[in-house]
Amino acid sequence: MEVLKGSSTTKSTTHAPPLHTLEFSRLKFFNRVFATVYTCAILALLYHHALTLLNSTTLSSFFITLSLLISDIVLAFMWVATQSCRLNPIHRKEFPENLKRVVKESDFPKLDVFICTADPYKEPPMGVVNTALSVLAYDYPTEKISVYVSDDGGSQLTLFAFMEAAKFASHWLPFCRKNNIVERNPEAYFASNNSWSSEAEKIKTMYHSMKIKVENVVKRGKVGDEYIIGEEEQKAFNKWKDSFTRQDHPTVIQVLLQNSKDKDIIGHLMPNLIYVCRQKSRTSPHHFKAGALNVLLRVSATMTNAPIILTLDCDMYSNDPSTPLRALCYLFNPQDQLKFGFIQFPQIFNGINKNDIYACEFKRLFQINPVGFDGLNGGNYVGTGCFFSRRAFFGGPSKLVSPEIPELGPYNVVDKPIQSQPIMELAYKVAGCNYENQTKWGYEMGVRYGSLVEDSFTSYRLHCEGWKSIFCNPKRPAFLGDAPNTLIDMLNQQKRWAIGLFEVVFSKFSPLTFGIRSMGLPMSLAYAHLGCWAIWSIPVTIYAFLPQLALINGISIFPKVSEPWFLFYVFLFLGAYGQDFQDFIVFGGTVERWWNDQRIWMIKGLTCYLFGFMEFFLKFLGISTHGFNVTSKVIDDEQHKRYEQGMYEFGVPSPMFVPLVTAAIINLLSFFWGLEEVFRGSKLEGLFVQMFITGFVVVNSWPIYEAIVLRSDKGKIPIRTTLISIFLAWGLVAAASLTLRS
Ligand SMILES: O=c1ccn([C@@H]2O[C@H](COP(=O)(O)OP(=O)(O)O[C@H]3O[C@H](CO)[C@@H](O)[C@H](O)[C@H]3O)[C@@H](O)[C@H]2O)c(=O)[nH]1
Ligand SMILES: [Mn+2]
Repeated sequence: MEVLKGSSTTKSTTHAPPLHTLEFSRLKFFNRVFATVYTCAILALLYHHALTLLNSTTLSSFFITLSLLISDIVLAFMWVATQSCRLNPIHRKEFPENLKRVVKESDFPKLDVFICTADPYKEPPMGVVNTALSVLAYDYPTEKISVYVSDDGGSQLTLFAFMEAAKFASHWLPFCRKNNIVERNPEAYFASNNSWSSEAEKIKTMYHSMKIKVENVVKRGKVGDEYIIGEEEQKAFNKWKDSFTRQDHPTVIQVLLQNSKDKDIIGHLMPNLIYVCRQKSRTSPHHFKAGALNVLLRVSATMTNAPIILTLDCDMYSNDPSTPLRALCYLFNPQDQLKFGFIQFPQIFNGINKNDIYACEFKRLFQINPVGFDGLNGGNYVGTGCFFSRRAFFGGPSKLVSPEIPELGPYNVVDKPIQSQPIMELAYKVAGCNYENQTKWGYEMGVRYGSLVEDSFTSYRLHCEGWKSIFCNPKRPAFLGDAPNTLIDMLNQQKRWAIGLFEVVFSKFSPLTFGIRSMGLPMSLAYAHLGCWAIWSIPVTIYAFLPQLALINGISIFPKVSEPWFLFYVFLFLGAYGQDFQDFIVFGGTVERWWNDQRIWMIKGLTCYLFGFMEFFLKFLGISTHGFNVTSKVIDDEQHKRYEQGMYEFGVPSPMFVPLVTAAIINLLSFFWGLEEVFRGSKLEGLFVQMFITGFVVVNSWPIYEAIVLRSDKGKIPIRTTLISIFLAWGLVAAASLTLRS
């Protein structure tokens, strides 16, 4: 085990206890050997396709081979790119308990926390409030914490919820500290604990009355006069005039708690809590979450300008109050302040059903691959649960990019109270919707514009600028969030990601060109792999239809079982699946969850990746535009019951379901055709691979067949979708028998 630099190298701290260590994965050697062997097999297969292509005698066999060749090139590229994540996986450990022996608490840096919300109906204000409370209650000097809430929904309901939360916080924070509570999200705490003291009982009642009040206000859609006490509150709500709409409204900044004057019930100072609703106008682009975060970067610079920033989505609450100390183990580094740009914690989700039917745990994306990134230039930023050094938003480690006014610079010291007039004036100014015109915000500074996945794009750009980062994965999850819990929500989210990631690949900063020049091959391949998700739709779609349509027509398109090439197919299939399985299990997954994960990969190939691919090119050609469709965090009772039972939720007639259902039908048809031939005694030696693929898809499609015929609940596949798919399947079979046999 190697102790990293920074905690023990310089003389003055030679005997200081380590703050962090790292260990290389034992799989590293195996991964490298396996990658070499597998690469040879891929090359051999591509050679085989090229030979077949050259020797094809008919037009249809030429096109079949060409399709297989293209599919396999895409699969091979994705496989090669993902090897970067297997080159040097590392595991880290932190020792936050040693921190106070190395640095005095009074020397801890200030911490600004950013929480984004965008829609009070898709993201219920009580959820946002719980997230905020969980970080306000961090085990960190209170006067150093400032929580900024960005409300892109521009909703007085959210502001109201936060006014209530500020009052409740003065009870909740001392209660957590006194009783050493680990679960500092009140909703989660009250839901999981049942041994109550009278004090806890009192707090619980208080929490519930706040919740009922907020939920009533949300239901009514308006803050009634009876809820508004005091002039200050009235003044804030007066901003919501009739002309105030979500897309068009002035800035509202409300300081709800101020550490220089607000005290909790036992007389301790409270952290700062600031509500920020940036100005919006239909005529200026707001750049969705990236724009919101840049406003927070500026507003916070004017008020507190902490050197460390934590970004959170409204649904990602803190699950461990010691997390800032853990991040500090890397960020606190007096010898070399600029060592790391950011420290990313994994996104881990609450409320996923037992076998994770929609694979929303994203084990590979959020847990397995970051360990690989971390062994290269560092874990990638995934939008939430990430501690940044503020400096990282202002140019590379050796090239400071200065903002247009010095007050926003990372080293500016704020020396006035946050509610003083000059500070508030400046804060309003920098939150204006035209403020960024003719500045470097979003291009050279702050969170970067140009992709729907601002997180991945910013992460990538920071790495290109030369920042190093850390993937920090403690045993107790540092944050817990909500994952989509219906199929369509998941697919829409994934479509947005696929499009956003593609935007990065096709930008002038593409990992395949700019990336390779800036950070070398392994790291840029790792980003290219992430960026190219949507191209998986090509092989998945081809493998979902072509072998099956050929099978129905008795045409063999793969090697016979007796041919040596057959063994290559077996090895390539088992090798890829086997290694994926191994990773999944090593990272604590179950067999059932892995099975669902691989199924969802195929489903995505036919739905969100396919549609994302097409929508991206429509936009590329200037035909359409796309926006940030916020994922709903609301749970519908009936749907939730079905989700808990592991049933797929179709329900809505989405065009994305059509290729999926069509593929399921065609696979079933061709599988039965194959079975019938077997019973008739035909020799299917040449069709074995096709039978296998078809059978594999049929087994994977079970939830779809069930949702077509066996279910009568609201989550089944709408009749319209089924009819369109049957019609399409029929058309495809007819077209195939006309063309393939020619
Ligand atoms: O115009 C917008 C749209 C969204 N958000 C916020 O962005 C966050 C993420 O939105 P969500 O709908 O939950 O998207 P997810 O797909 O679940 O989020 C993932 O993907 C996003 C990029 O697409 C990243 O920003 C997130 O951090 C990452 O968790 C939420 O807090 C929203 O309130 C805004 O602030 N303004
Ligand atoms: Mn989310």
